[in-house]
Amino acid sequence: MSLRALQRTSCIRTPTASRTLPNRVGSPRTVHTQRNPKSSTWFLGSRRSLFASGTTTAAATAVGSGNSKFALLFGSAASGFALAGFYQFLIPRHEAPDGDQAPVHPDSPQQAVPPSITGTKVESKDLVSYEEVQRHNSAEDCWLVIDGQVYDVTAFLDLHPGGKQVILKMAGQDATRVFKPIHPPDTLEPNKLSVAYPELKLIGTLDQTTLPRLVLEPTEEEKRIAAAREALPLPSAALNLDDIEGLARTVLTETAWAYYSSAGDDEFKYNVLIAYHRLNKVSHASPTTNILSFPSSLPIFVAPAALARLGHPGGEVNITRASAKEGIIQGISNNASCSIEEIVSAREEGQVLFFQLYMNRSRKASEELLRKVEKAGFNAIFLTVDAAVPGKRERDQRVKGDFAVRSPFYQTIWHPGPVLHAAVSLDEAPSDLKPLRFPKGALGWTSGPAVNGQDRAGNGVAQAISGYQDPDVCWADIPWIQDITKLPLIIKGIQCVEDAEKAYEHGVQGIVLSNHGGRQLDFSPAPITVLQELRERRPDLLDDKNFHVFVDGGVRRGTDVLKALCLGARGVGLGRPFLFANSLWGEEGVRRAVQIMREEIITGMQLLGVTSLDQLRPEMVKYVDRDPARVPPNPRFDIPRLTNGSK
Ligand code: HEM
Ligand SMILES: Cc1cc2nc3c(=O)[nH]c(=O)nc-3n(C[C@H](O)[C@H](O)[C@H](O)COP(=O)(O)O)c2cc1C
Repeated sequence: MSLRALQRTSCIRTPTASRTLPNRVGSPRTVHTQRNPKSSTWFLGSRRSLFASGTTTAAATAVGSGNSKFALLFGSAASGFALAGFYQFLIPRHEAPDGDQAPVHPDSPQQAVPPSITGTKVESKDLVSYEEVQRHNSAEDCWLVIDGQVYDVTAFLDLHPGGKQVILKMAGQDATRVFKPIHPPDTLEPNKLSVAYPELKLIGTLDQTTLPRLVLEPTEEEKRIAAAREALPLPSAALNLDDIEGLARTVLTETAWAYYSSAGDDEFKYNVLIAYHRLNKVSHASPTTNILSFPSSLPIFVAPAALARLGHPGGEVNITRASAKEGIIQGISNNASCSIEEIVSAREEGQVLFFQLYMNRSRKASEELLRKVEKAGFNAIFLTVDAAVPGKRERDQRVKGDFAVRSPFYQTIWHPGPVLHAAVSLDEAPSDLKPLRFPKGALGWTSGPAVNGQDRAGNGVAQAISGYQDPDVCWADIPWIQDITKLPLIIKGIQCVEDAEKAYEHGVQGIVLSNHGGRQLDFSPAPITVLQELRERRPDLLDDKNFHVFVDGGVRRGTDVLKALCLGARGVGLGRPFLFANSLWGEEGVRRAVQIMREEIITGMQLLGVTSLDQLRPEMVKYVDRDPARVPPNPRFDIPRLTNGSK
C-alpha cells in the first residue's frame, strides 16, 4: 500500500493511473504510476534499518509532576547523575539553610534550571511568607508564586490566554512547575511585564524559609527511573544505537517511551540489502559530504522529531549543541518542545539548521511561521506530508498522553492573547479550537476535530499535539510555499515513485523518502524499498545534481547509511536514536550517537573498499525481496548489561 502524499485526505480519492502535470521546471510531463512488477507487497519495518522503521523507546517527563517530588525525597541522599545531577536541574530543590531540617517545597525552584528554560526572573525586595500566599486562594483574591516571585493575578484572570480555570487551580500555591513547560521563557521578563500585563501585580519575593516541609512518596515509576539513572554507564559504554535504545527505555517514563517508540498499528522487521566488498587502499576514508549545499561531517542528519524535552529538560537545544560539535545538520520539528528563540540562541555561528513544517489549517499561521524561521536564519524547509492525520499509535494511546510539555510553536500560533508571536486573531482560528485537558492536570489545547467522535484528551501525545495540522495539504500548496520563502524546500514523507516525480516537477529542491519512522500509514513501504524502486525506474531523478533525495526510517547502522547512499540517497535522517541518546545523557549522549555512526560509516566504507562517499555505486548493493519477520506489537528489547564506568 502506498501513501499518495499531498493528496487531499479529508475526502479520500483514488489516484489516477497516469496524468500530465503542469511542469514548473520544464515542459509538461506524463507521470507514470505503473508499479515495478518485481516489487513485492510492502511492509512497514520496525526497529532495524531503512528496511524497517521504528519501534523504540521513551523518557522521563522532563518537567513533569512526579520528578520534583522524587528530587526532593532522594536528592540529598543519592549521588551521581541520577538524582543530584539530573533531577536537580529538572526541578530544582531548595537549599536547606540549616541542613536537612529546612522546610522544602517542590514547586519553588531556585537557580538550578538551565537559563534556556528558566527565562528571566523578576526580582523584588519584599519578602512574602508562603503562609501569606496561601491565604489568597480565590477568584476574588488570587496570588501565586512563579520562580520564587509572588504575583497577584486577580485582575489578570479573565485576560489569561490559557483561561481562568487553570490559574485558579494554582491559586495560593507555587505554580512554577506547571507554568514553565507551557509558557515562552520570556513571559515574565521584567521589561515585558508592565507593558504586556499591567493587570499583573508583583507582590514580592517568596521567603523560602517559610515553605512547608513536604514529605512525598515517590511513585513506582519514579523509583524505577531513579534507579536506572543511578546505574547508567558513561556514554562511551554504548557501542551501538541499540544499546542506547535499550538503556533509554529504562530511564524514560511510560508516556515518553510510548510516544517515542510507537509506530503504526502493527510493527514489522524487514531486511533488504546486502553490501559487497571491493578491494582498494582504504587507510584514509572520509565520510564528509554536502547535504543540500551545506557541508556535513557525515552523510546523516537529525530527522525532525517532536518533544525532545519529554526525554531530557534540555530538549532540542541539547541536540543543537551536539550537532554543532559533531558537524552534522539538525532538523527542527514544528512540534519541538524548545522555542525557535531557544534553539537559535544555542546555535553556533554559521550552524546549519533545517525547519520542518506541518501545514497549519490557518495558512496565515503557516505563512508567519515560514517568515519567522527564514528571518531566524534557518537554512531549509522540510514540509512533512505523511501526517495528514496522526497514525493509529496504540502504544502511545494506551498510556493516554499524560505529559506536561507543549510545543511552543503550536501555542504561539493558536493562542489568542496580547503577546502572540504569530499574531493569529481569534476569528481566524478554526471554529473547533477548544481547550484540551490531559490526565493529571496537564493542560493543552487542540484545534483539531474530535477523534472518532471523542475529544482528543487521553488519546496519546501524538493526538494531543497534532490538532492544528491540515489534512488538506495538496500539491497546490507547494508553489504557495515557494512564493513565501526563498529557502530550499524539501518534501518529507514521499512514499512512492509517482510522488517523487511530482515533487521533482514542482521544482522543489529535494524529497525525503520516509514513512515517518513507521508511525503513520501501516504497511507503507520501507523507505529503502522506495529508494530501490526509484533507482530502477527513475535514476535520472537520483542523478540530477539539483534534486536531492534523502531517506529516513530505522537507520541504526553505518552500513544502513552506506546502502542508501549506494542507491543514490544524498543523506540519511535518524530520528529516534537522537531522542533516546538525548534522554540518557543530553548533549553528550547525542554526540555519542553521532560518534557511533561515524565509526560505523568509516569502517563500513573501508570494508566496502571506498575512501569517499562519491565512490559508492548502486552495483555495490543487492536488493533482496523477502518476507518480513513478524514481531509482536510491543516487542521487548534487550536491556544491555552495561555497568557504571565501563568503557
Ligand atoms: C502570572 C502568570 C501567567 C501569565 C503572565 C501567563 C501568560 C500566558 C500567556 C502569554 C499565554 C499564551 C502563550 C502563547 O501563546 O505563547 C498563556 C497560555 C497558557 N497558560 Fe498562562 N500565564 C500565567 C499563569 C499560568 C498558570 C499558573 C497556568 C497553569 C496553571 C497557566 C496555564 C496556561 C495554559 C494552559 C496556556 C495555554 C498554553 C497552550 O495550551 O499551549 N498560565 N499564559
Ligand atoms: C517521537 C517522534 C516524533 C516525530 N516527530 C516528527 C515531527 O514532528 N515532524 C516530522 O516531520 N517527523 C517526525 N518524526 C519522524 C522523523 O522525522 C523520522 O521520519 C523518523 O523518526 C525516522 O525513523 P527513525 O526514528 O527510525 O530514525 C518523528 C519521529 C518520532 C520517533
